[in-house]
Amino acid sequence: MSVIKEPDQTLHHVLDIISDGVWDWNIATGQVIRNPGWYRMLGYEIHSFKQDVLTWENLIHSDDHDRVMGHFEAYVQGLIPEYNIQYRCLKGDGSFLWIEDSGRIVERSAEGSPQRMIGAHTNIHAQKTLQQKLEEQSKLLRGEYENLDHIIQERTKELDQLNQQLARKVEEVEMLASRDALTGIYNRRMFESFLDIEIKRAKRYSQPMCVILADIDLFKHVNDRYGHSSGDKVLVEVALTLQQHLRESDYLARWGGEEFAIILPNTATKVAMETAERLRHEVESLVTTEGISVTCSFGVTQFHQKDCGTSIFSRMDQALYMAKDQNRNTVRLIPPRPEVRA
Ligand SMILES: Nc1nc2c(ncn2[C@@H]2O[C@H](COP(=O)(O)OP(=O)(O)OP(=O)(O)O)[C@@H](O)[C@H]2O)c(=O)[nH]1
Repeated sequence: MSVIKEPDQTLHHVLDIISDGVWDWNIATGQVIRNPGWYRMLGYEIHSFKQDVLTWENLIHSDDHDRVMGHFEAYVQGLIPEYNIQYRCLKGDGSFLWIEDSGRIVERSAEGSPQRMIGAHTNIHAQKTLQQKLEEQSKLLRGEYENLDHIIQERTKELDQLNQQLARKVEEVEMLASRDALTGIYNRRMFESFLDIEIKRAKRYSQPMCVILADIDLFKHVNDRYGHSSGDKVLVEVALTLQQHLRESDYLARWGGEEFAIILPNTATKVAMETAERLRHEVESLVTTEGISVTCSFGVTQFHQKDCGTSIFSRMDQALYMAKDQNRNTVRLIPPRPEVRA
């Protein structure tokens, strides 16, 4: 460690022209010498303060005071290797100036206790206020970002809910568009599109397929005798009975009025006839909640490789006509004719 003796004249001149503050503390006497730059930097008249440590301590901002003292004492007691700290100092105009204070012990007694310490006060106000401004701005931006994030989350939640509502509406519309309003089973439009799909599938895989047309017998009498709304209930219960006695893979639709059309995919004539007979029996056995009984006539036909929707439907219709013609409540079959053209 270098030991500074009496500074020569050159050093005095240098200290005079340095713009920031330089201090020299003689611990033994308690005297602190500060250069003119120190007074200029803080806006005080040169050498207007008492040359002691208290002068400096009294200028430290109260919020920084304890931190600075702690650091200073730790250095003097040899607990930390360097004295270097930033804090605010009271200026002559009452405002505070950010400075950086660095110092070093330059002289010790024979026992090792500090005798002299020198240091410099550097004006860092501009960079410190800029740094604070940037921190404030980034805090603001972070706040705005969090706010934006919150808004996005809220909007996403709303959008999800709207999407769910929309999906439910689409489902409802699809349901309305594909189902018969009275009975809830498929409507004629859906039957036609299913028939189209199943015809293609039957052709593609050379699978058998049958269709059935069912018509409630003398339904006009039901309406006439019990009224139209009771007739409606009969239609609902007959539709339910038919649905309950079909496979999951079969299609049941209300063809119109008191007529029901059925597609039995991957089904040959024998099983289709048995199915129609079973359905006929189930309808015949049904006693509706209003105590009404009805019967049904059934026309059955099997798909032929050259069939189209019209040709197969026409045979199914003819088969039903035959059933009606033969005293109703019966099942009739028209087998596919090879000469039928698609
Ligand atoms: N309640 C009710 N009746 C309907 C509905 N659609 C059609 N009908 C009635 O069904 C009856 C069908 O009568 P018809 O075509 O003469 O046939 P039917 O009396 O069943 O005689 P067959 O078919 O020859 O056995 C008519 O009275 C229609 O008004 C409906 O949605 N509700």
